[in-house]
Parts: sequence; C-alpha cells; structure tokens
Amino acid sequence: MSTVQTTQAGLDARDARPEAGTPPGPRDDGRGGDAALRRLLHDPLALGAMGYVALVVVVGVFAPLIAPNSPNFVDLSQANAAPFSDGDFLLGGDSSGRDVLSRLLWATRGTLVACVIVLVVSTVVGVVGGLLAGYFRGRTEVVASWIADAIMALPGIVLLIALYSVIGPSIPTAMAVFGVLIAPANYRLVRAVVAQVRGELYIDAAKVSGLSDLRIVFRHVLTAVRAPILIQSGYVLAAGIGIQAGLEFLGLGNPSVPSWGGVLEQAFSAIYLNPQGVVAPAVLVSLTTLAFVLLGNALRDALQGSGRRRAATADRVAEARAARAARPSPSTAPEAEALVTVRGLAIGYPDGESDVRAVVDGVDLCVHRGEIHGLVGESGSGKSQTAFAMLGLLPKDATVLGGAVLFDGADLLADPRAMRRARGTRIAYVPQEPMSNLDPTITIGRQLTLGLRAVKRMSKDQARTHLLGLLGRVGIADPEAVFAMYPHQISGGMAQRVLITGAIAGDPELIVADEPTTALDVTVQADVLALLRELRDERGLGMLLVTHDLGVVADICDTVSVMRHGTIVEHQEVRALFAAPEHPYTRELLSSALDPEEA
Ligand SMILES: Nc1ncnc2c1ncn2[C@@H]1O[C@H](COP(=O)(O)OP(=O)(O)OP(=O)(O)O)[C@@H](O)[C@H]1O
Repeated sequence: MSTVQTTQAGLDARDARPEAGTPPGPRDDGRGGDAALRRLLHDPLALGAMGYVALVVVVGVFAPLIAPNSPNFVDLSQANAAPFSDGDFLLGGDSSGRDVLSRLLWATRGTLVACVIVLVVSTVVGVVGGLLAGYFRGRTEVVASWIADAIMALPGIVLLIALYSVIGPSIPTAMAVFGVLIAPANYRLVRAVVAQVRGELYIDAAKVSGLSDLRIVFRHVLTAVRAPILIQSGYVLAAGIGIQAGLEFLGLGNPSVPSWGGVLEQAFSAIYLNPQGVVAPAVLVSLTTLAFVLLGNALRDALQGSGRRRAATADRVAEARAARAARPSPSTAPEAEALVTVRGLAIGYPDGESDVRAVVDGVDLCVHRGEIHGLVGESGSGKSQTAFAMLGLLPKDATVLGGAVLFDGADLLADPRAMRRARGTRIAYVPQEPMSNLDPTITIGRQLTLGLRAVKRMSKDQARTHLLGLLGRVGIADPEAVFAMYPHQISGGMAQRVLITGAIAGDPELIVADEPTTALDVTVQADVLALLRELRDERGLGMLLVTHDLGVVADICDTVSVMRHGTIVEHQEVRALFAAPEHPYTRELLSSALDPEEA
C-alpha cells in the first residue's frame, strides 16, 4: 500500500463520523457551538496544540522579521556546524554553510501554504462530491463513488513522483494533487452524514415548503457536515505536513526555496559529519504533525462530548443520588399483594455540560394481578421513562437517581440478573410502534419463535404449535399464512396483534404496554383494547398501560396515576377520577379531553 493510501486508510479509520444516529449539524444550535468551544478551551491538550499551531502561523507570517539571516545566506565557516556550537548560527549550518534556523523559519511559510492548499482542495472536492452524492443518490452517487474508488486505488506517492517529471519541482501543484487524492475520505464521510440527514422529516418539510434543492443543501444539509469536516481537517493537515516534508526529503521540491523536508534531507546527507543536525527539522515536522492530530482529537471530543464531560456528569449524578438519599425516605416495602411496586423512582439525563436533569422524580405506583393500571399525562411528563425503567430498557445516557422496582421480592433496578430473569417470561412489553418493532428481514413466525425459544425450553415444533394457537387467539384469521409472512406484508393492526402474541407467549404475569394503540386507526384501536382486556380476564394479568388518551383510560383501566413534570400528582380508581378529580392538573386534563377546542 502506498503512503497516500496508508494515509487515506488512516483518515478513514480515525473516522471523524458523528456518533450513530446523531448527525451533529442540525441539532447544533448556537448554544451547542458555544458549549463545544468552552470544552475546547478547557482541554489542556487542545490549548497546547492550538498555542503551538498559532506560534507556527505567527512564525510563518513574520519569518522575514524574525529570521536572523536570509535563507540563502552562506557562511562557509559554518558548514556542517553542530547546533548550539560556538558559531554564529544557533542551530548550526548545513553542508553549504547556510543558517539552519533561518531556513527552517523561512520554510514555515511554504509549509503553511502547502497545508492550506491540501485542506482547501480536499474539503471542496470531498464535501461537494459527498453532498451531491448523498443528497441526490441514484446515478450521481454511483458515478461519484466510482470516481472516489478509482482515486483511492491510485498509488499516490508514485503518482506524485511521476507528476514531478511532468510539471517539475512545484510543491503547490503536488499538494493540490495530494488534496484530490485524499478527498475520498471527506467524500465518504459527507456522503454518509448526508444520506442519514436526507431521511429526516425536516428535510421533507423543507421540500414541501417549496425550498429549492440548492437551498435545502446549503441551509439544512451543509450544517450537518460542518462538525465532522472540522474534525477531519486536523487529520488532513497532519497528513499534508507529512507528505510535503516527504516530497521535499525525496528531493522533489524546488532546491532554491527553503523547506522543512529539504533541511532534513540536507542534514541526513551529512549525518556522519553533523549527527545532531537532523534533530531540529525532524522535531519540527513531528511536533507540527502531532499538534494537528491532537487538535483533531480535541475537536472530536469537544463536538461529540468527551470523557471529561462524562466524568463531570458522573460527579453530578453522584451528587444528585446523594441529595436524594439524604431526603426522608418513603417506604421501601412492596405494596401488600401488589404484583409490582415502584417506590421513589427518579431518572435523570445529562443536561448541558455537566448537569443532570431529573425527568422522573419520586414516582410511586403499584399494579396488582388482574388490574389494568393507566399511567396518563401530558407529553414529556415521564410516562415512558417510568415504563422503560420497569423493563430495564432505559437508554444508555439515562441514570437511575434513586428508587426501586420491587417484583417478586427483588429490586429489579438493583439486581440486573433478576431483571433479566423476569423480562420476557414474567414481565412482557407491548410497544407503541408495531411496525418498527418487527425485524423486516425475517418472517413473523421466525421472529416469534426466536423470542419464545430464548425464554422457554421448547423444540421448534412445540414453539410453532404454541404460537399458531396464540395467533389464532389474538384474532389473526389465518395464523399459518401470517406465520410465513414478512412484516411489510401485514397491516399495522395485525402487527400489533403479532407483538401481543410475542408478549403473552412467555406466559407473563405483568405486561407493560407503552401507548399500544396510538399508532393504530380508531376501529383497530378498539379491537386491540378489547383484546388486552380479554387477555387480562383470561390470564389474570397485571398491566401497566402508558397512554396520553383519557378515552383509553376510561375504556380499559381499573386504576390510574396522573403524571406531570416527572411526578405522580394523583392516583385514583378510574371511576372516582372521572367523577371527582382531586388535583387541579387532572381537572384541567379532563376538561381539555371533554372540550377538544381547549386542548
Ligand atoms: N434520551 C433522552 N435524553 C434526554 N432526555 C430524554 C431522553 N429521553 C427522554 N427524555 C426526556 O425525558 C422526559 C420524559 O420523556 P418520556 O418519553 O417519558 O415522556 P412521555 O410522558 O412518555 O411523553 P410522550 O407521550 O411524548 O412519549 C422528556 O422531557 C424527554 O425530553
């Protein structure tokens, strides 16, 4: 593999891609940028790297004023003089008697120009290509990807040497060509981000509002690639320094123009006469490359959230937990005869740089056998987070700040093994979006069988017979046919019945259903609710039903907890709640449900 290919592979591997699912751009508001800058300015390595790069730039710009001599000034008495010897030249002289320090200072300009050329060419070619390919897809993407693959297949260093024979010693041209050679790294990065952003609903909304493709690309899509490209730039600059110094070292530069690689090559030729001579140019090239790599890393950490940030958040989590533990604690005993009891549940998420925001704060509730308990409240009140905590399905960045989920004598939050044992067999889940919870690549029968056999010892045939019976029970007219179908071949209502089949297949005692009818049309909603009620009656199941719909609560629930801003404001039997709501928020909720104009 050539040097350029190696560099390119390195650029790809270092991968400045945003974390999966979170293209930074569209979510970057001004505050995000400010927070990233603050993080950068608090990172000592980043500060050191930025300080060093700033120094190099200043030296490059003011080289004529700073350098003690002109780069081609000769003092033969200083030929091959060692650095810091008694002569006039601080870093000694090269084999022609020229001042090494002055040559290095003057060469900084050429190096900076070379870096800018590589950066501009690789960014313009890569970003434009990636934007076009990722946004328009189809033939544009096929052609652009073919060109990118072809460029990546070129033996870069050989090409640059061959170029020398055609254009002569022109480092700017060679660096422009090098920019094109590494542009595919930017192209791939941008194309991947754009392909992801393109599917977002706000892009569809922009199209519908009549914005032209060009404006959508510049206003919405380009912002999404800003951060990854910025991160990649550090690595591109580092690669540019290495390649420029390499070409000069091979003697492919203009000998009359001073360069770091040229000084290194001269020192290397005279290594037996003046071994220390190689140190200064080698250190300069290495330090500058290192500074750009560190800057790239620091930008990545600052823009994507760093370990320091996580550590700071961990401190705040510990503080929040300690503060909660210090409060007078409610009972930690399970409710008498309850199937599951939630006590003082508190869940937090990182907020800003180092804070933790509680989104569920001291929730108490319980569900008995044969009871359907509704958890109702406005959007964002913390209903789903409560349900996810009971299932051990909280997202990675969520933190349990306190509380317990007591089930069969164990606290499922404190005992992950008990949670694993209970989930799928004794506690099951019915999700909101039936279609997105079925794997489109395998048949309904296969995924139901896989799920069932993961929790129950059964042969494939036994599982099939059991599942076909259940599919019939949940109202699927032709279970055999549906068993062999893929998810896209069935309707949303059927998909929800399939998921309910999966939930009851392990014979659970508790079902947690998160808005199980929200994604369905009204008649199918009624059928699914009736099915859940029948299953409760038949099997004596306990059910926690998360919903924002008071109609659903009135239709199916026995008891209800009303949630607002992460806490339960009222707990009642359903009839009592509708007849005499106690909390002002419940009254507000009921009146807006009865009067849709107000809602
Ligand atoms: N991954 C996350 N990171 C940060 N905050 C989150 C995350 N997931 C949820 N939240 C926050 O937690 C709060 C409660 O969310 P939750 O999904 O439980 O609301 P909900 O009551 O179920 O509402 P909805 O019916 O709209 O889903 C919200 O303020 C939400 O912004």
